[in-house]
Amino acid sequence: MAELDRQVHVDRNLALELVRVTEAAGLAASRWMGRGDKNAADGAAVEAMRRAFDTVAISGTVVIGEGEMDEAPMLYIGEKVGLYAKAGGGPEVDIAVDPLEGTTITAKGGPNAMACVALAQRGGFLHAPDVYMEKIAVGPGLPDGVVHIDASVEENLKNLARAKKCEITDLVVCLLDRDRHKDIVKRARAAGARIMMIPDGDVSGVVAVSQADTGVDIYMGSGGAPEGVLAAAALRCIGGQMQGKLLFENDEQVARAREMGIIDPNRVYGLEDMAKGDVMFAATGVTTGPMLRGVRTVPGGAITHSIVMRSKSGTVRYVEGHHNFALKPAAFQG
Ligand SMILES: O=P(O)(O)OC[C@H]1O[C@](O)(COP(=O)(O)O)[C@@H](O)[C@@H]1O
Repeated sequence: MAELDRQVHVDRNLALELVRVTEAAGLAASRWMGRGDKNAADGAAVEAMRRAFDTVAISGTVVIGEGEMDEAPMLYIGEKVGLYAKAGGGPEVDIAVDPLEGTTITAKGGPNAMACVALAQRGGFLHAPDVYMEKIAVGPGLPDGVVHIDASVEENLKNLARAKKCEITDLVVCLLDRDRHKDIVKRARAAGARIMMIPDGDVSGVVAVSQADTGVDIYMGSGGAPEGVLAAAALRCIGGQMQGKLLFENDEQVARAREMGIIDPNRVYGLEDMAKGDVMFAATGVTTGPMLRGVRTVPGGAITHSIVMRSKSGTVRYVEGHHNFALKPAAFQG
């Protein structure tokens, strides 16, 4: 019993530690908001997140990160992070990061950019290669399999409307505003649905299906596969259904994925295939969106707005951080 209590305590602390990590990245990225330099914004977020991880009481391995070791100096796939990474000890966990989800949005001062992190027990995350993933997601409380990634747009909308006891004209489909989605948009509109296009940031696009006040009923279309895993981790915590299918553009990508353990390139991944076991997800808003407020600068500091959630307990916490730069070490000011 004492051991269980101790573990529960450690886990709770870990959830808040994750917020510290996303806050650091969010604060750093926000300094670059609207400056037209997406690489600088991303670099600042990566560096701050990497530094923040050094003080988190885990022995973590990055499995969704900034790229391969030779292409990313920090938070590369396979990098060991956390207080115990070198010394050993501490909970052994896998980490998925997107220090700045929405680099272009941040550079343009647009809405809905955030810093995100997810954590799972070892082996909990799909090791997704950096390719596109076809995604479909709906919110909680619907019959299992109400939509399917291999079904047509029309069929999915019809089944979803029936399950929600509404008309297709009541449904809102969220997707990334991309030419490759023209067909989905045309067919969904012809079926009667309304479309909400987002410029970037499909992690929050997917998560929107599980948040009643966003008005989004279904997410469709392709985006980054790593972002798919992060979105799956979030949905595992707040509920909802999601499927993903990796989209390979050439044989080289298929071969690379095979090296990462992906044998069947046509496999349909469910939520549990992408993020299984006990999972935690945290994000801090960089610019304001439906889920999170962006970083607000105040005299001598800044205010951050974050979300942290855990699949095991289903608890969702919103955290407002008031940061005093006079007292906070420079490294964490962003
Ligand atoms: O812009 P593309 O090539 O359609 O890629 C879509 C992906 O880019 C994003 O919109 C944002 O990515 P960045 O943070 O790298 O700008 C993701 O949310 C999404 O998965």
